[in-house]
Amino acid sequence: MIDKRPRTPREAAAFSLFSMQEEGAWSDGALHHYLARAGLAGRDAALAARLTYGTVQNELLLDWYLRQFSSVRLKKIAPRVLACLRMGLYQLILLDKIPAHAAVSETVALVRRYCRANERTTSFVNAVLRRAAQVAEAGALPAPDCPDKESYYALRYSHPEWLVRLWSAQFGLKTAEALCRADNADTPVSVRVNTMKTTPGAARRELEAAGLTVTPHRDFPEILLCTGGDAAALPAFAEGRITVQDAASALAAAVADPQPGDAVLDCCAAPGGKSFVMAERMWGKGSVISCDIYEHKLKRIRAGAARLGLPNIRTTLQDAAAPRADWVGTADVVLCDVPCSGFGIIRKKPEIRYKDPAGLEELPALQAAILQNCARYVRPGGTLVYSTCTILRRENEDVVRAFLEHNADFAAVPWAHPVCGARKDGMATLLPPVHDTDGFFIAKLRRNA
Ligand SMILES: C[S@@+](CC[C@H](N)C(=O)[O-])C[C@H]1O[C@@H](n2cnc3c(N)ncnc32)[C@H](O)[C@@H]1O
Repeated sequence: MIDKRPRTPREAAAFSLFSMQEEGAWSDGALHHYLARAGLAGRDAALAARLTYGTVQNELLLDWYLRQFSSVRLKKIAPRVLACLRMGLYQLILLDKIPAHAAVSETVALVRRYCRANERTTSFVNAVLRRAAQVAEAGALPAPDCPDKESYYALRYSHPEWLVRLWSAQFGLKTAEALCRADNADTPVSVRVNTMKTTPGAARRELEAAGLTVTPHRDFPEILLCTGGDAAALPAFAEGRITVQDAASALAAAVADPQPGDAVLDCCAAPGGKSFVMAERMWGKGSVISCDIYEHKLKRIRAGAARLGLPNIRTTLQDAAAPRADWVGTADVVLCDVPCSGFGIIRKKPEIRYKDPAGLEELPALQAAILQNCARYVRPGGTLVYSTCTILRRENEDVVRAFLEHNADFAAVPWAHPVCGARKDGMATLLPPVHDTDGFFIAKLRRNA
């Protein structure tokens, strides 16, 4: 992390972008860190967040515009200078409340202070942004000329073209565009109410009294969608009455439907969101074994369970793809919330879209190996749930269908929930613009008794 203390929203946003480039930080983690370092809250924090997320969400489009105004090839521009240029251009052409002179002069000041820039570089940044401001002011911004709709949406919403084409083939062009648009929209923070400690109504009143605007999820009353403040900084969070969790994630655990007294195995559990839902639904009776392959992540599960007051969660370091003879046939419920490409949560972590697709090719094989191995832990008549936070068929339906083909002792179980209606084949793909949730996949299977 950059060691300096930012003083303004623009500095907090710029430091967050630098930290992403230089240290591989996540946008939300970096922003949270620098907002805290700067002591920014309210409108200032909201501006820093908009600048950080907006710049990442629109990176490909901003680069396209920069190429129209820059005499220097983008590859030749120092990374910090490029980050500042993107953020300045974002304010000039995609935000409407920031005066152009402020966007230009503040960007030049950032470059001068934090990019080890000489006079030539600051003059270059000034010239590029002033030119862009003039053209934007005259309503004469150039329009991208793309060969087809997929490539246009890819540029317009800054998504990789291969992903837009895949979504278009899978869901149709209209839904592919809606997915891209939803990924760039302002998303409220979703919190889930811990019904062992409070009720949705009381939690809502508590959050509203703290100044947040709260809307219950239309189909999931324990989920409250919050704007206008940091719910995780409130006593309601510290004292375990709420936790930050999306409706889709809570739904995966609800579909597993553990009962008080059950033995539950959560195979890929960190940071623990679904373990917490299941333990709460069991009212502290029975056991949830929450596993992960990383020891440091188990600590987060334990901290969350302590905060939420869940005594029946035990953590274990375990590779979900490696067999454990002592677990075979022991669990009433097994949840495989497998590692995945994460393309369902781009609206929360915008940089996920820029992942190198080559690194994703191995995922279906790993997901299949985890599902196959952990299925052995389900007792006869027990439940197996497979879930991901991606919406790519190859990591979802394809993995589950192949599993069912090779495991005649398992069958899909129909289920229904107001979020997505009746699922006769046991599977649901949730889409942000359709279900008002993260993009997610849930499949419920049962082992023959
Ligand atoms: C999608 S996240 C799980 C989210 C979690 N279920 C929740 O609701 O908070 C996937 C998790 O699987 C873990 N993981 C990756 N490979 C694994 C493996 N082979 N065995 C067990 N856990 C693994 C990752 O460390 C990560 O924490």
